[in-house]
Amino acid sequence: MARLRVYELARQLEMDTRELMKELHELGIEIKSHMSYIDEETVNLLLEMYGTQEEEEELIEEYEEYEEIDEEVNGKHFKNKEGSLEKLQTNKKKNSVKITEEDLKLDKFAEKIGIPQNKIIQDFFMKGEILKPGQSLNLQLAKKIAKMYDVRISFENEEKEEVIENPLIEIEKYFEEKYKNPENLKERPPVVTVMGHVDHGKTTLLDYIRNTRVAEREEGGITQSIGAYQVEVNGKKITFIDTPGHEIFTEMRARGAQATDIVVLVVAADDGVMPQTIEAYNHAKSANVPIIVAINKIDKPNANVEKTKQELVNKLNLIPEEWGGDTIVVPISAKKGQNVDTLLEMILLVAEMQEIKGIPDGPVRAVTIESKLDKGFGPVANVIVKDGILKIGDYIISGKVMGKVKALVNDQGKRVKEAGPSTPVMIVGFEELPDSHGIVYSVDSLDKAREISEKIREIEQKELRRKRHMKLEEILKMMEQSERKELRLVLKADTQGSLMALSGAINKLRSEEISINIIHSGVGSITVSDVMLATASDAIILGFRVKADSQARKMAEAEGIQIKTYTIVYKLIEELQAALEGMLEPEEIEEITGRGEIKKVFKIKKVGSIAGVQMIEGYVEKDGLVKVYRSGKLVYEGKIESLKHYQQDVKRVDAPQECGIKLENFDDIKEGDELEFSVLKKVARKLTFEEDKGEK
Ligand SMILES: Nc1nc2c(ncn2[C@@H]2O[C@H](COP(=O)(O)OP(=O)(O)OP(=O)(O)O)[C@@H](O)[C@H]2O)c(=O)[nH]1
Repeated sequence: MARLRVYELARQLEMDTRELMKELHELGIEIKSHMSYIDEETVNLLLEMYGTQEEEEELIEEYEEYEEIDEEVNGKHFKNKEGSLEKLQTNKKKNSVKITEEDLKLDKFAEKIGIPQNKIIQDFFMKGEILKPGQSLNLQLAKKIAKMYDVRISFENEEKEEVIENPLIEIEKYFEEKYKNPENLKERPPVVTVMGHVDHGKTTLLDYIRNTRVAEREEGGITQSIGAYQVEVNGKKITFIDTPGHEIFTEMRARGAQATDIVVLVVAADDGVMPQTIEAYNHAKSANVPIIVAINKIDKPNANVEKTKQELVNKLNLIPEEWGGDTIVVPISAKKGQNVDTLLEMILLVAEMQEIKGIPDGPVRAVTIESKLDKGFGPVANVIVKDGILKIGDYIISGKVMGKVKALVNDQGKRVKEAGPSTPVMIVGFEELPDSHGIVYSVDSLDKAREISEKIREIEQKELRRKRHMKLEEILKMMEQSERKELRLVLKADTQGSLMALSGAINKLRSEEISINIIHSGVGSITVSDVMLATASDAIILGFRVKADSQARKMAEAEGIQIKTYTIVYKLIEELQAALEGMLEPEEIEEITGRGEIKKVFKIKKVGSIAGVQMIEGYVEKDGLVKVYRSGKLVYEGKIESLKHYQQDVKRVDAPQECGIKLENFDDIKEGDELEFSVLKKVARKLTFEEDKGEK
C-alpha cells in the first residue's frame, strides 16, 4: 500500500481519526494534522499491527473451521440449537470432578467437567491458544482448562493413595531422631554373620568358636541354640549369628531387620572362590556391610592361599590388605582352630573402626533371627537386642503380634532378667507366633500394644487386597519420584557365556542420571534367595533362558517383585533401554523458528521501544527467545515481552507478516537489526551406548 494521509489510514483501520492520531503520537510518530502523510512502510506496519476488517473475518472463519471439525468428530452439539440445549442440560458444569487417565482427551475432559468442547476451544482461541477437538491433554493443560471454568479436578489414583499410617513407622522415626544425636549412642558388641560356599567350613568355624569360647564362660551349661551366641575376646564381646548363610541374612534385611554388622566370608583354600562365594559376597555388598575374608582349610595339603587371594581379586575385586587393598584376609583352619583368634581380633578391629553403636536406654528395638512354637514356652522369638534393655514385664509388639515378656532365656539356656544391645535372647510371652525375621519393639502399655496390633492387622488386610506385581514401569516411576535414579537388577542366565554377554550389554547402557546396578548375577534358575535379595534392594529380576522355581515365583508374587524372563538378548536389552529412556529427563534444546528484521522503531513513553518487525522466514512465538544481531554482532539475547499482530496480542506470527515486538528489558534496538527467534524444546533423550560414544 502506498503512503496515506492520517484520515485515510484511519478509515482503513476503521478507527476514529483522533484516536489514530493519539496512537501514532504514542508510537512516537510525529503527526501535524489529520492531513499529514504517513510513509508507505509505516502504513504497512500499522495495517499489520492494527488489523483490518478482512483480517478479523479471516480469524472468525478459521474458528468456524474448528467448529466444523468438532462437529465431524463429536457429532452435532452446541451449534445446532436443539442439540445444544440437550447437551447443555446433560452437561451441566461441575464444581469438582475426579478424572482418570482416560479423561485426558479434550472431548472426554469437556464432557467430564460439563463444558462443551466447542466453548473451550473458542475460549482458548480467544486467548490465542489453539486446541483441537479430541486432542490429548497433558496434566498441566487439563488443570489450566479446569481452572478457567473454576472446576476442581482430582485424580482418582491420587485419592486412592490415602493409606493408614503405619504406627511402626512412627516408632522407627523416634529411633532415627535419637540416632542423630551421638550423645545418645553407646558402643555395642558387633553382630557377625558367617557366609560362604557350601562345605567351605562355615559351621565348623562357628562351632569351633562357640565350643572354645563359650566353654570358657559357662562350665557344663546346656547350650540351647537360640539362633545366635555371644563370645568374649580380650574382654570384648562378639555376637555370632548361628545360622550361617546369606539367605537368612538377606531375608532379614528384606524385612527391614538388618542384624549383621560384619560379614565373615569363608573361602576354602583348596576350592577357591565358588559361585556361592560370589553370591554371598553380592548379598553382603548390597547391604553395605564390611566383609572380612577367612581363607579356611589351610591345614589341608592342597590348600593354596595365594591362589585363593588371587581369585578374590579377580572374581570379587576384593584386594587383600597385604597387597595394598583394604580387605582383611585371615588364613585359618576352622577344624584345627589355627589362626581363629586372629580372625576374632580382626573382627574386633573392624568393629572398632566401624563404630558400631546402639541406644542403651529407652524403648527396645530387637531383631528377630527366628521364631518358633516351643513345646513348653509356646510362641517364642529369638532376637538380638539392638537398642534399649529388654526386661521381663515389658509390653512388646512385633508386626501385628503383641505380648508381654514372661521370660528371657540367654544363649546358654539360662533365664535372665534383662538383655541389652547386641545380646541374643529368647523371648517368651508373645500371644501368637511373630514374624520369623521381623523387629520387636517395646511399648509403654498393654493398650498401646493392642492399638498398634489392630492397626497393623488392618493395614495388612488392605495390603493383601491391593497386592499385585510391581512392574518395571512402576519401579521406574517410583525412581522418578525419588532422587535415586539407579535401576537395580538381579540377573540370572543359563550359562556363564550368556551371563557375560548380557552383563556386558547391560553395562553399556549409560546415562548421566540413571545408572544400572547389577547387584547380583549368576547361572541357574531364579531362586528364593534371588527374590529375597531383590526385595531387600528394591531390584527387579531378569532371567535369560532360565525360569523361576515355583517357590521363588510364589515369594516374588507375595513380595511384589517383578521377574521378567527372556530368550533373546536384544529383546531384554531393548525393553530395558526403552524403559530407561522413558524416565530420562527430557533435554531442553533451542530450536530456531524464524528470522526477522527491524524495519522501524517506535518509542513509546512509559513502555519503551517497540520494534516494527518484518518476518523474513519462519515464525516468532511470544513465549520464545530472541537474539538481536547488529552488523553480525550479537547485541541482545533474551525474551519477548509482548508480541502484537495488529491490535491483538498474539502467540505467534509467521513470515511474511509483520509484527510489533517489545523485548524484555532491552530498548536499545535500531532499524536494520536482525532478529533470530527460537523456542526451547523438550526432546526425549536417548540412552547412549558406549560404542556410540566413539562415533560422535
Ligand atoms: N581339613 C579341614 N577341613 C575342614 C575345615 N573346616 C571345615 N572342614 C570340613 O569341611 C566339611 C564342610 O564343613 P562345614 O563346616 O559343614 O561347611 P559349611 O560351609 O558349614 O557347609 P554347609 O553347611 O553345607 O554350607 C566338613 O567335613 C568339615 O569337617 C578345615 O579348616 N580344615
